Amino acid sequence: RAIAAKPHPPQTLAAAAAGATSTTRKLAAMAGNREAFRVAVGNTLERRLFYVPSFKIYGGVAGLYDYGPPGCAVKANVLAFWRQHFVLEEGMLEVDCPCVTPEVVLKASGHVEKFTDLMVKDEKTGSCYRADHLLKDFCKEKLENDNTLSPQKEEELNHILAVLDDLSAEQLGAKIKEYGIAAPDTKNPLSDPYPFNLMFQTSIGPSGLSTGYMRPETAQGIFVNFKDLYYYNGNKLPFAAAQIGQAFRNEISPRQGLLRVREFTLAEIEHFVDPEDKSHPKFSDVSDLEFLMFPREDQLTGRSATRVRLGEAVSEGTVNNETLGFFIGRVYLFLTQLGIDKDRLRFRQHLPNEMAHYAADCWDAEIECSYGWIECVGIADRSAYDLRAHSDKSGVPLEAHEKFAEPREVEKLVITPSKKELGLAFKGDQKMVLEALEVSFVSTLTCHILLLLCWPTLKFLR
Ligand SMILES: Nc1ncnc2c1ncn2[C@@H]1O[C@H](COP(=O)(O)OP(=O)(O)OP(=O)(O)O)[C@@H](O)[C@H]1O
Repeated sequence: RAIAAKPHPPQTLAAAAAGATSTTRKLAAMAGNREAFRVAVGNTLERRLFYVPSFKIYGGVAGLYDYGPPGCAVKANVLAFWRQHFVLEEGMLEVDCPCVTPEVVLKASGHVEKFTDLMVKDEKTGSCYRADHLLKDFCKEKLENDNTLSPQKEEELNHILAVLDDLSAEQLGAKIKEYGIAAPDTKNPLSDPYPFNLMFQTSIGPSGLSTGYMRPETAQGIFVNFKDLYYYNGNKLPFAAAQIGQAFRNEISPRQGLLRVREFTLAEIEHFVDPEDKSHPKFSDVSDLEFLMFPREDQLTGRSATRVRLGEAVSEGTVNNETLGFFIGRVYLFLTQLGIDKDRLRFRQHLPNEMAHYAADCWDAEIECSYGWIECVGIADRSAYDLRAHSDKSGVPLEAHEKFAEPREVEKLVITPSKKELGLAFKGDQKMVLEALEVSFVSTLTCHILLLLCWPTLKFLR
């Protein structure tokens, strides 16, 4: 199903921009001072009703915003272009699933257990902060304003910034202690970092017995529909499904205006491909594109991003496979056609710990704005993790089958565990050993590429 969305008439935007000349002049005069410039742009956008804090007459709620008429027009235009560029041009299957999601789905996907950020608390007031953000702010502030830093210290702080997403709770806690970082508002001491689940919990139905969550991403709606979508596609791989919709994340301390909010619009694509053949028939369309890439080796050794031809990045193995490369190229085209400056756009590879354990490779499109380099698209080869998890939990096989041209006779070694022997050898651990044996023999032919786009992030870019 393809929706041909009509772009919003540009008059609304023109009306909003009319009379902005004096503001534009004032803003231009501030361009040298990033902070002042950002505040002025933010104020102007609010005054002109691009967006305003939600529930403002009651004091507002951090991380929740309303779009006014010009904001709605921009959003509608961007979404229409996204649908045109990805869904229609690539013949993807679009779906539209509910935001309220039963617990079982998000337990299977791992979100109930693992969708967390590391939080620290002001030990006296109980105010909460994201541990990695405090460490990042500390390092940046020192590097920018402390002239007494030795070259070794500078190197150390730069290294922390490069590997920040890779740090464990213990490592973050140790650095926060070592640098004496205190609560920003009160200067009180901070607790050790601990995980906080970002999902909003609710209950479905009046009994209160059925737990649900507001979805933190739209992708799960696609995975649980895999069987029907595969059938709709004539039982053939590869195919892609897409969804645009609201996502909800109870962010610990949302700052940075529209860049980190508690409810936002996500546009996601899941591309399902044979794991033994990740070539892409249209890769040559994008292989000559050349742009800033920031592989993990360069990040870990303190080098900067360099301009690389996409075809080379794939053939040299920097990017894991053609399908992943194809989507990196398509995202580059999408963002630059939207008007993002190509010199302020880079593709950064995830560091080993940053990447989910099931991912084969992962790249973020980052845009440099007044807050620094900000992730605005995630592109990941997540193997068959989600399909396998939902198959196991639901008992419905989410698999694809390859039909051979000729029938083949295959001899296969099959392990049939002897429960009695296992019981004698492993006693209480028998169940675990049995499960491990089963898992290692399950195979599935699908994997997917996850592509996430977040619209509100595009608003503040300059
Ligand atoms: N709270 C938020 N507000 C606005 N956009 C968001 C928020 N969280 C994530 N995004 C955007 O959604 C995209 C996909 O989310 P993803 O799950 O990859 O984010 P993430 O890696 O968990 O983000 P982070 O580590 O910065 O919290 C990101 O590329 C980002 O642009």
